[in-house]
Amino acid sequence: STGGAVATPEDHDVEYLTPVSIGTPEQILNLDIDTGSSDLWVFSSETSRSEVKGQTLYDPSNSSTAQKLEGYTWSISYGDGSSSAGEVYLDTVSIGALTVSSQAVEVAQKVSSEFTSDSNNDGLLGLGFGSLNTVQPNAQKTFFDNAMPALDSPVFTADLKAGIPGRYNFGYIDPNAYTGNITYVSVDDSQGFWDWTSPGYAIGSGSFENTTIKGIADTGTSLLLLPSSVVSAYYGKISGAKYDSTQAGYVLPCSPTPPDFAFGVGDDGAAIVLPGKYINYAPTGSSGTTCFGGIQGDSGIGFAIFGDVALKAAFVVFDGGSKTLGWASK
Ligand SMILES: O=C(Cc1ccccc1)Nn1cnc2ccccc21
Repeated sequence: STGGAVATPEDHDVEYLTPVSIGTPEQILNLDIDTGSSDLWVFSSETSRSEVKGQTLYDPSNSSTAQKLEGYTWSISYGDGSSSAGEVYLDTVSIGALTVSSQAVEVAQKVSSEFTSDSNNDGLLGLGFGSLNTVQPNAQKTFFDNAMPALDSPVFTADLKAGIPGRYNFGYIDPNAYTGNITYVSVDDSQGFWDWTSPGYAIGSGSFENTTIKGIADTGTSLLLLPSSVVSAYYGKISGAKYDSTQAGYVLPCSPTPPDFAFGVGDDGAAIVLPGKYINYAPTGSSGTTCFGGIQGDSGIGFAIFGDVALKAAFVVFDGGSKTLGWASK
């Protein structure tokens, strides 16, 4: 089997939302597919009303295939401080033509303000490794883990784009979605993430800097978070760029377009190039002269995060069979 669906960017490509069908008859929710976590949770009829602002709610009582997992609960908090918690049902979940008949659907009873104010986001669909799932007393499998045995190939791909819809596909690699070769690198799944090591980077037309950058491929993170040495080298090339403590990050003049940023993949010289305009993440004020940087530091996290700013420059294969990541330009 195979499947897939569109991934539509929200403002500034802060996140990408994908329609997911849940239950019988189907209830379609727009979920943030997140390779940085492993819970599938949704806004629901059980979510406290004061914490709902426009989201579509999954109502298990309207699904003939919903089965409550009595006594099961979940509670998650993300690196950015947001959180949610609730109870658990099993139900039928589909992404395009791909259906998992007994998927753990975690219904939110509480969500933090970041989720309440994100009115188009109806929940998350985690595609990290199973060890990150928060369901108690027994952890539940991700949609990908449940689907994998039936997939033509044990993979899913992320083809996110700047400002326009891209796609997540399951079970196959679309040869028309990328250019050149796919370079595969090993993944360390010991922390539950798609954790890999880049050999270094280049700024603009500059020479390649060989420096090990270990980090995660995380569709649920908006920005590209890198070691401070790399970040200060990049912004050091841009007149007027500075660290702004009120914005809690590097800011830069939106014009002229900043230099491209490339990160290495594998040991054969392959690289993914981020066009400089991707680093103009969003204007910081109404004048539009100063932009918040799409590359920021990873201090305090313990690893780099290749979030949407990086991923949208690539076609990425998440291979659950070999536990490798494939990177290609497009
Ligand atoms: O939380 C983060 C980014 C982050 C910030 C600081 C430290 C570590 C990581 N990403 N993320 C990944 N999946 C998410 C889901 C919701 C919110 C944020 C999410």
